[in-house]
Amino acid sequence: MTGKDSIYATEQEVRDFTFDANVVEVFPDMIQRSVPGYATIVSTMGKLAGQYAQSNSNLYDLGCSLGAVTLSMRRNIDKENCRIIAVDNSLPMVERCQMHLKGFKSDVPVDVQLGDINELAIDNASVVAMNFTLQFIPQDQRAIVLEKIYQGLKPGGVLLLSEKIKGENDIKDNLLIDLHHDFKRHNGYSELEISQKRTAIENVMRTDSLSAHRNRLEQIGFAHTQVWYQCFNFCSMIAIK
Ligand SMILES: Nc1ncnc2c1ncn2[C@@H]1O[C@H](C[S@+](CC[C@H]([NH3+])C(=O)[O-])CC(=O)[O-])[C@@H](O)[C@H]1O
Ligand SMILES: O=C(O)C(=O)Cc1ccccc1
Repeated sequence: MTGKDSIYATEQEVRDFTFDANVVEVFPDMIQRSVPGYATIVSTMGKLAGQYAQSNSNLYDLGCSLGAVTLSMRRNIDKENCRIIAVDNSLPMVERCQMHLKGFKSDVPVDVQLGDINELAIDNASVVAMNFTLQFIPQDQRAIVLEKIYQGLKPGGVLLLSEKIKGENDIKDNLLIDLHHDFKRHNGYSELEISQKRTAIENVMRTDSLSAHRNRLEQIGFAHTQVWYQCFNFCSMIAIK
């Protein structure tokens, strides 16, 4: 069983956030209480994957954590000979993900792999999902990863990309941050938890603005990018090759 997230409830010397065994233990509660619309985003990514999956192709879930998007995609695939490749570089996440997926039956095969997205080969892909993962990749490596995804996508293939975003200027950014912190407060996080978590993620999770995301995707060659979800500073988009 997973538990309630109280990782930052006590005052501590805050270290950089990592996806270690303690985080894995409380991850479903943490993400549900921290990301507005998480359940809607996961289920809609599954629907979109069902719509864009092509027969005889691969679907990727990059930074799969416990496999929420993999499960959602798998439920919606009705094309023949599809395979899901779910990748994460946290060993405790991958171990728990494998256990979790065994609890559900499906005809669609899933490979859960421990590995770094930077080193992963992507080929014959109809769908690549990154649900709040690109934000953990250093900013100067993001274009390289996205370029590799673009090259690995089949014509008509899609990238499903969810990200925490930065407001377009300081005034707009602070407005979105305040609304998000209110959301966390409403979900039971204390001021101490909110502020210590903010410190923990500030060096490891750098956000880009929506315009930066859009420009980069366009530059790489994606034909269409559409935001289909935004609440505060959390957004999800689809980019079509
Ligand atoms: N370079 C990398 N290579 C592989 N994995 C990575 C890398 N960097 C980070 N990760 C992994 O990306 C995941 C990000 S969480 C994704 C939620 C999930 N998609 C969900 O729909 O529940 C988002 C969040 O917690 O905000 C973690 O499991 C990391 O180990
Ligand atoms: O918790 C936060 O403040 C976030 O921005 C989202 C988040 C969720 C899970 C891990 C890291 C960041």
